[in-house]
Amino acid sequence: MGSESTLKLPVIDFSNLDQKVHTPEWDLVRTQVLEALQEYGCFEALFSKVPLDLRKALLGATEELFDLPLQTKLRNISKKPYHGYVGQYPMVPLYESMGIDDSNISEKVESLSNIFWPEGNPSFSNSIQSFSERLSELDQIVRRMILESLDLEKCLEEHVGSTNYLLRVMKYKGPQTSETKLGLTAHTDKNIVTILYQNRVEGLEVETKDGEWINVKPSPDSFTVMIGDSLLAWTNGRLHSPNHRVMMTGDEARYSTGLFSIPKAGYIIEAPKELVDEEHPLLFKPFDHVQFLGYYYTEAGQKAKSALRNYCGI
Ligand SMILES: O=C(O)CCC(=O)C(=O)O
Ligand SMILES: [Fe+2]
Repeated sequence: MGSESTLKLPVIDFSNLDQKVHTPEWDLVRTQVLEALQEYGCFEALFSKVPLDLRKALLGATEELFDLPLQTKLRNISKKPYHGYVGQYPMVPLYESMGIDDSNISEKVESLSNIFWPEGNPSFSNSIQSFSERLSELDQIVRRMILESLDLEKCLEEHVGSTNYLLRVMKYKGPQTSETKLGLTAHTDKNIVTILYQNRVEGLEVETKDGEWINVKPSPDSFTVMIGDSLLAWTNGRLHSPNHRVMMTGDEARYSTGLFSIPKAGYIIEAPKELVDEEHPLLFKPFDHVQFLGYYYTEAGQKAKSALRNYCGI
């Protein structure tokens, strides 16, 4: 299953940054972010604005959710793939996930939580909402840095306004063997930016441009930031969106969460004209993310080496 790699993702420290104050430190971190995203499409982020007790509460809420009876979990039905409850898939029997749309908005989280706990579960809702809201700041810092680096600061408001947040919480059962088993099939994310957090059970692997798999070993304080295909397309290929998968071994369950910034339905993703010239011809036709997802989940989309290129590559 690919060669053992000693490569490591770059680690970038966001702890002392403030979006409102432009400092030399900001510029330094911005350079690190751009380099990491061009080369790996991914990095490990230290971000102190999500305190340890909140991270613990989030993992606790995740466990509590997956401990519910299957019939209860199945109540979260969504028209969009991977936004509702997913489990019992023969291809990935260890994997289970629950999507929480608009997880940074209290009323939305409460109404979903009421489906599972009709008597209410404020500690669950608060942990999910508060974690998402605080972590969304990291999503916005990263996007600001990308746009600044491309001299496209003027697009920032529209860029951030064109997306919603989905928090997906995930559980991977331990396969109860020392053999390595597939937890989640290799894929690229289809959204804008993904920020992952996990318990101490490792398993995430990210592929480099040369085809080596990096075992991601985040410290308990860090998040993994990753670029999705929609941002790759918007930047006209300036950033990389990495292939990644989850491989599991041993007895312990892995709990992870992903905060996904996702383009709103109807918003057309199109590289700004400033990023298109003779040296950088337009790579992708303008597209709607929801329609692209529709293609991705067809048989052809699932078989494609790059669903994005097949769908709208020029
Ligand atoms: O569980 C993880 O760390 C990765 C999950 C993932 O890649 C995804 O949900 O797209
Ligand atoms: Fe992913």
